[in-house]
Amino acid sequence: MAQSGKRVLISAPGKVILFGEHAVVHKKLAVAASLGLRTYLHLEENETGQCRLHLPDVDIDLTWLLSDLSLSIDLKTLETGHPMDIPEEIKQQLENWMGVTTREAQRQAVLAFLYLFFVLKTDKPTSFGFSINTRSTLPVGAGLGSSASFATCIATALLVLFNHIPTGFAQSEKKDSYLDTINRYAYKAEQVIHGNPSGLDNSVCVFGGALSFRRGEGFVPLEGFQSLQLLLTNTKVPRSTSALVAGVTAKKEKYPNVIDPILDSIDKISLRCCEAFKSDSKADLAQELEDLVDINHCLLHALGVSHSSLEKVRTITGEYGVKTKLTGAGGGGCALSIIRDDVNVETTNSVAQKLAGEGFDCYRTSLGGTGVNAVILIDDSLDQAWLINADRETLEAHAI
Ligand SMILES: Nc1ncnc2c1ncn2[C@@H]1O[C@H](COP(=O)(O)OP(=O)(O)OP(=O)(O)O)[C@@H](O)[C@H]1O
Ligand SMILES: C[C@@](O)(CCO)CC(=O)[O-]
Repeated sequence: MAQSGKRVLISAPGKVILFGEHAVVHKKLAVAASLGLRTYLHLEENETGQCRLHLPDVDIDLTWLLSDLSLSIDLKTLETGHPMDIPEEIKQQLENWMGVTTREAQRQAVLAFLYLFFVLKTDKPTSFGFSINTRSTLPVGAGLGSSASFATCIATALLVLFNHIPTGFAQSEKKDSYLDTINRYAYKAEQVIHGNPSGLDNSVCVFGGALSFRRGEGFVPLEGFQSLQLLLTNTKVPRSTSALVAGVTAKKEKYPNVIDPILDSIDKISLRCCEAFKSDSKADLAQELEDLVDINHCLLHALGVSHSSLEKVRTITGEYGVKTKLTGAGGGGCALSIIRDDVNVETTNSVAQKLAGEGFDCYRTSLGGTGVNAVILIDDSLDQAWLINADRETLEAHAI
């Protein structure tokens, strides 16, 4: 295959929501941080006249002739509304390029790519082609922001490919403005994937660090943030973020007097967390975060987004005095447990072993690292096969 032009490795972190999931959709405050686990995207420009989209995490490998990829209406002219508020005729045309993508996870990923492609593409010579290959060390659809991390990588790749931002955006003086652009398009892809996202997840994946976020107002870096020891447990129970978000919204509409105070309490929990990080005493911080974790989980349970598997994680960790809440959309997916500094390694290992014995996956990973990044590939050995086969440490060494 002929090669020329850009070769770039892009990566974006996942996220963990400490407090405020679901409530944040309804303009309440949330607190979240980026994770050490990331999605990696290998972008290569070539002269094949084709576009290859290879997403092995969701079993997608599609190739289109770029000359075939055209729509009867220019999507750029419809860019202001919700991405899926487009004429049926256009939806049908997008549908025709989806190939044999039958699973919801596949459909959402391909649709997000196609939407951004049509919004961002610019005129190129007929020989112009490219391939996109992604691989994530995040569990897909488990509450750790895999969709926002994927959306951030795809948005960045297409913005770089069509020269809307430079490949070296992360080192540029105009970095903040480029990150805002990436965030805007990552949000659009998130809207394609799950309907009514708050914008919290993509903001964490793009900007990294730890932050508080309110829909409509954006984010503020978390003052006094210190990385916490967390244990993340993936129950591996599949669930749909869009369905869970819609479920809470329906409850709020049916029982506003009951649900609104719950959402207000969650807002106060996030506020209290922001205050706690400013405190000088680490022991007080840990104690307070543990209390807030417990209360927030119970409120989420009341909203109907817990699951028996998540309650099991809480029971097991509770036996060791470790506090746990669901994180992300819930309904299965992941739980986070706060590991205080005075909890010894043996205890943490015992908890993790007991959880693994129940068939759950446990992750210990750092919080608050770099947001989206891109490196120009000069070494030919860092090709797409390398991306697929490299272990996590090797990937992380090249991406940050
Ligand atoms: N590595 C990936 N490759 C391709 N598509 C992905 C990848 N990761 C996530 N996606 C897309 O995102 C969807 C998962 O989004 P979803 O919001 O349900 O999960 P999440 O982001 O992991 O959880 P949460 O929103 O609770 O943090 C998948 O169904 C798929 O369409
Ligand atoms: C459940 C939710 O609050 C977090 C999902 O990670 C949805 C959102 O904020 O878009």
